[in-house]
Amino acid sequence: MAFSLVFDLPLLGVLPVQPASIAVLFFFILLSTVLLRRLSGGSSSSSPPSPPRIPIIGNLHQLGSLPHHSLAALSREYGPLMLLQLGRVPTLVISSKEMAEEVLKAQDLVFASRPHSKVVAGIVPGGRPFAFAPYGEQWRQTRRIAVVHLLSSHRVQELRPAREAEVARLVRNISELSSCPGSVVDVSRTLSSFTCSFICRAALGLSGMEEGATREITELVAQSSAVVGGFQVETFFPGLAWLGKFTGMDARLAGLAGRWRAVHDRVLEEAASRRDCRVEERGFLDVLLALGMDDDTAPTGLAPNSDGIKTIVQTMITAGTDTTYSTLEGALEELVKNPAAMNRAQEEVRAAVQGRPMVAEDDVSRMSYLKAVIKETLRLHPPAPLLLPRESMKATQIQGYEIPAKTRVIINAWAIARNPDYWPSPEQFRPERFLQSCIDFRGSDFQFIPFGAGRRICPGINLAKATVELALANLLYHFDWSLPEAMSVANLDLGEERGLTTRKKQSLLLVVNPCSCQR
Ligand code: HEM
Repeated sequence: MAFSLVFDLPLLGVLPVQPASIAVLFFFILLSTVLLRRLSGGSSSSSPPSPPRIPIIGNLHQLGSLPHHSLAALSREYGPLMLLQLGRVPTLVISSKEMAEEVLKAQDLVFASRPHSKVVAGIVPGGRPFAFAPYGEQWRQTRRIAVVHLLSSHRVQELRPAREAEVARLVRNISELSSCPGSVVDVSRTLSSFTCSFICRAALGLSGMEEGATREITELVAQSSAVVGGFQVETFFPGLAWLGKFTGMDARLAGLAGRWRAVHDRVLEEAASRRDCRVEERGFLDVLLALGMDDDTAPTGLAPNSDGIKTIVQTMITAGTDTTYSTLEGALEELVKNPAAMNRAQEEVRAAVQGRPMVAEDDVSRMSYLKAVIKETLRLHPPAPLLLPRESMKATQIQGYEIPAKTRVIINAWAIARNPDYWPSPEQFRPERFLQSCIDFRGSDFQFIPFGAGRRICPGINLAKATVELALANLLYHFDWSLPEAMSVANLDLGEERGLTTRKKQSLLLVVNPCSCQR
């Protein structure tokens, strides 16, 4: 509409030149100036700065193939609080620690909701999402169950035997794959299958999950993440959701939902047959089933076989797998590229363990450099670079700018963690920067928020931390890692896929040798 008015302006040339027509001309010039400003700047003076927009699609073309990169570049021009029009969806983009603190702390409640996602609702049982749920009673109850009963420090400790067993299996697998000197190992594939096995074990409590089941779930997680993180027309044009019938998207979602249903049916049946398993063998599913039986907690919608239970389990598996895997892969990639950091980390681990067969969790508390390596990896490569989208629940103001209700909010954690104002030499991998610093990723240092912050902060931090620390310490303890002969640090570029979580385009292939200290 606005577009056609602007292009109709030349018709004014045929008006007779009279005072009335001068007034009309003046009115049209004024109108066209406003319209042109809307087209090129797009917003009123009380809206945050915006890049120029194209009719219909707005700023959609500026998202690029890797939105965290493109948005970082745009924010350098338009500032840390920027309003984009992505199709039909007004979207606020946050790119500084000050603005992140405003949204995630000062106005946390206003921004504690998430936009509806047809894709997520299509995959989760009963269309009841958890990680993508709107703020409300259902989300609050689910979150409380997750935080108190599944992911508390106490539960993470109870999962220790499962974690140690899966890490031991990972070490055995890599030892087999590297049995010939100089063997090249597909590190990405090995780590991905380790994380999926462990998270499935934590979620489903299957002490010896058969290989076939893990493979099916690994595939399902990858396909679900690809579809949720992919470009969906209805995300930006909600009125076009019906197109899914014709593009094949609806059928794809129904297919994924059906495969998840089959997994749920199978694991629920198995869980029912092992009601009295030992505490350390219990997964989230066993805990949830027990809560559903309990008179005090049953009203929370956790009846056995309910969609509530299945959704929590499915969310834990999908939210925990790719994120944990990509942190481990990123750490190894950076260490191989930075031999001095690799040597220092290995020396620390090997000195602490002193020839014992495996690194134990108690050893890790003495490994400050290893922890700094993990923080530096999460700084440079946050697995969810734009966190998960938020949505304003009511109209509000930030720095005097008007933010209407139902504005989508994207927080560019990746850009914030590479901002030279907060991080000297931000592009360099320097774990040392964390040794003398108390900056942590628990949501109170807004220059470093790989797990988000506020009410919707990741509830899996403790589990992720324990898993990554133990696995990485053992990988550094048991093996020496280097690049294959044909590759050099300069040409090691695995590329990035577009998605909610960063997946590399290519696998990390490394030469693995058993550590000389083990021989
Ligand atoms: C290195 C590993 C991980 C990273 C970097 C990570 C990161 C994130 C981020 C950025 C969010 C969104 C936070 C926000 O909106 O402020 C999130 C949410 C979430 N994460 Fe994680 N995560 C990791 C591991 C895990 C694990 C292991 C689990 C559970 C098994 C988990 C479960 C969840 C859930 C359930 C949510 C949704 C919370 C809500 O909306 O209330 N995450 N995570």
